[in-house]
Amino acid sequence: MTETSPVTVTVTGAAGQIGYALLFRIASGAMLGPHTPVRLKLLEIPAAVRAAEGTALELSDCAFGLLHSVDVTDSPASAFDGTDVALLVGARPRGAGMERSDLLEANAGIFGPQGRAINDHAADDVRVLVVGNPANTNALIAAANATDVPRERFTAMTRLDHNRAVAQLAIKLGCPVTDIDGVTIWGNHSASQYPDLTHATAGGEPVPALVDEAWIESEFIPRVARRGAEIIDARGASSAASAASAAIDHIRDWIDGTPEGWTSAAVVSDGSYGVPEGLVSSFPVRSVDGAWEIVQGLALPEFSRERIDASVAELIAERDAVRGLGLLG
Ligand SMILES: NC(=O)c1ccc[n+]([C@@H]2O[C@H](COP(=O)([O-])OP(=O)(O)OC[C@H]3O[C@@H](n4cnc5c(N)ncnc54)[C@H](O)[C@@H]3O)[C@@H](O)[C@H]2O)c1
Ligand SMILES: O=C(O)C[C@H](O)C(=O)O
Repeated sequence: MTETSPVTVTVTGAAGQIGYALLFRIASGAMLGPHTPVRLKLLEIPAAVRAAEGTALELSDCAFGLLHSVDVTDSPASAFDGTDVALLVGARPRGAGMERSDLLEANAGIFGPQGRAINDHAADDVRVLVVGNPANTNALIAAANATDVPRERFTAMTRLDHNRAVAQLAIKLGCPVTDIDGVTIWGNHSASQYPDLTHATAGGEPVPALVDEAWIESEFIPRVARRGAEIIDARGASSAASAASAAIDHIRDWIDGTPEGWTSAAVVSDGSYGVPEGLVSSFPVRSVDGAWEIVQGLALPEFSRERIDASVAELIAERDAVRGLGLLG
C-alpha cells in the first residue's frame, strides 16, 4: 500500500534514448522514493508519439506498484498540466551545417513554448530540470518565458559532469566514490566547464595533496569536460543511461536534500562568485528544505578564477545571442 498522493512527472523527448533509460527508473521509485506513486506524462513531437506510446505499453507491462498512470501527448499544455516535476529532455540536436546560433534558435522554438506552458499549467511548486542541450541556455529561455514561476525552480543538468568527475577521481586514487567529497563543476555544460578539485577530499584527506597538478590540468579536467564526446565516439550515440541516472540524482537530492557535503547543479545565479545575476550556471550546491543553495565562501585561486570566467564568458555569449534573437520573452 502506498502512503502519499501521486506526484505528476512530465518527461519531454520521452521516445528518445535518455527517455527510455529514465522512465522505467522513475516508475520504479528510484527518483521519488519507494512510497510515492507517480503519474507520468510523456511529451513528444507528433512523429514520435507512436514510439512514446510503445514505451508506455512497456511501462504498463512492468506492473510497477508505484505507477499510477501514463499519458502520452504532443501538446505542451496537456503535458504540463499539474506537473510537479518537469524533466525537459527533448531538444533539437545540432545538424550538419548548423551554426551554434541556429541551434540556439531551434531550441528556443522548443523551450520558449514549453516555458510558457509550464507557466500556465504546472503546479505552483513545480521543479524543472533541463537536460536537452545547450542545457544552461535552454533553461534560461524556459525560465524567461515562465514569468509567474520563481526562477529558482528552473535548473539545468551538470550532475552528469559532477558524477563523471567523482568517478574519475576515485579511479585515480583507487578509492570508493563514496569517499569523495567537495568536487565542483562550474559554468556551462560544455567543453568550457571547470571541474574543480581545489576543495575536494578523499576519505577526509585534501585531494590537492594526493594528486599532482599536472594530472589535474592535463588529464582530469579535459577528460571530464570532454567525456560527452568520448562517449559519443565509443558508443556512436550520446550518453543516455548515465544522463538519466544523473537526472534522477538531481531531482532526488533537490527534493530530499543532499546527504552531506555538496553536489553540482546549474542554477540561476544570484551573483555569487562574480557570476552575473540571472545566468544559469553550474555551482557547488546543497539542497536544504527542498531548495538549492549555492555553497558560499569557497576560496578561488587564480587558476580556478580564470577557468570559471572563461566558461561564464561562453554563457554570456549564449545569453546575448538568444537575447539578440528576441527569445528571452
Ligand atoms: N545535460 C546533460 O548532461 C546531457 C547529457 C546527455 C545528453 N544531453 C542532451 O539531452 C538531449 C536528449 O538526448 P537523447 O540522447 O535522449 O536524444 P534523442 O535524439 O534520442 O531523443 C530526443 C527526443 O526528443 C524529442 N523531441 C524533439 N523536440 C521535441 C519537442 N519539442 N517536444 C518534445 N520532444 C521533443 C525527439 O522526438 C526525440 O525523441 C540532447 O540534447 C542531448 O544532447 C544532455
Ligand atoms: O556531450 C554531448 O554532446 C552529450 C552530452 O551533453 C554529454 O555530456 O554526454
